[in-house]
Amino acid sequence: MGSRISRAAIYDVLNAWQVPGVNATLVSLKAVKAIDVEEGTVTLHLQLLDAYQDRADAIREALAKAVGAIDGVERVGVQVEWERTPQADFKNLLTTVKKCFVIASGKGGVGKSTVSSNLAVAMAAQGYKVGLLDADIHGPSMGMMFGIKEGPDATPDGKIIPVEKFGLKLMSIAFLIDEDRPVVWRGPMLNKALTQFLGDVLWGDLDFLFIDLPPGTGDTQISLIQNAKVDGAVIVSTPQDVAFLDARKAIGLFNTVKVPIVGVVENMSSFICPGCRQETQIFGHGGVKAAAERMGLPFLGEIPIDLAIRQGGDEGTPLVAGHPDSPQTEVFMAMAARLAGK
Ligand SMILES: Nc1ncnc2c1ncn2[C@@H]1O[C@H](COP(=O)(O)OP(=O)(O)OP(=O)(O)O)[C@@H](O)[C@H]1O
Repeated sequence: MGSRISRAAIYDVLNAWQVPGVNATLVSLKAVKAIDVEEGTVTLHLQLLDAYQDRADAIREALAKAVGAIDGVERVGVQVEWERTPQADFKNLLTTVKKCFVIASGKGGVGKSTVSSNLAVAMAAQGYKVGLLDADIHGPSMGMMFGIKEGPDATPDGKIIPVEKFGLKLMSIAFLIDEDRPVVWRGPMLNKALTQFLGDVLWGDLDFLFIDLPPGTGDTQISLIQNAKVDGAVIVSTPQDVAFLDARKAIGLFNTVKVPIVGVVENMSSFICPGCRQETQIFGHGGVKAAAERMGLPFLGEIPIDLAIRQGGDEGTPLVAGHPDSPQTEVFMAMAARLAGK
């Protein structure tokens, strides 16, 4: 006989419930495979990436409580199937890359791509062989920031040759996307496409590969981090409290997947007037540094809001390449030197 328990109510709970330490719900992670309702017993069948295994008990307990509070529910079972991220071919291809760093942020628009591009140019200017991959599927911006108008060449066997500019090797997920027919990628399909894409790029010998991640802390980010065998993460945040709260989620994610945080950057830390060069602290200033120090994380530096940085990004020449004498270039050069020394 049918049960009185409302499936819609269960779904509502799952839709609202945030996975601990991650800015995502089970539904947005596509983790709910089935819901069985029999008399007063609800059994949830979940599929999760093994990166969440350390939270298995917390997830089970919290779900039992939340779903158990629904009318008519007497018992809650939670069955989890752990999914491994495929790491096959990619591992071998990255043997030509000495160190791989991801640049991450808790939310969009904090200047992650701006920091990635200038840091990568600064690193190359110091004589290292550097690659930069724009994996920000939500807003790939490398084409604009580096003034790249044409896609990369491919070898006859389908491998992709990175575009070279300002002494860097560049590749963007945007090169895969047909602008007129944007692909709506979801969960596992997206992860598979990204992994395959990553594995198909011929980077050659690199000292450093930077990956500009999509903002946030969902399973796309986890899958990329695991597949790329990342050596460290750079976290970008603006000084606003809310932005740093989001950044803390990203930091939590890297702790979970055991990737060390090699640097925290405060972007847009103050405004420098292009006319008089006077500095104004629009979003407050120094909060990210203090928080990083409290958390024992290396602080890499502060970048002010600077017109030349924005213009460089829009015009296709990152500040470090176009204004080698700017004080902000010095900041990026110092950050690069610190990262290289790690
Ligand atoms: N320090 C800065 N001074 C002036 N403009 C900046 C600075 N940092 C970023 N910007 C500008 O802010 C906008 C957003 O920056 P950017 O694209 O780097 O952010 P993002 O975090 O990568 O965003 P998303 O990941 O959502 O695409 C860009 O127009 C960029 O030029």
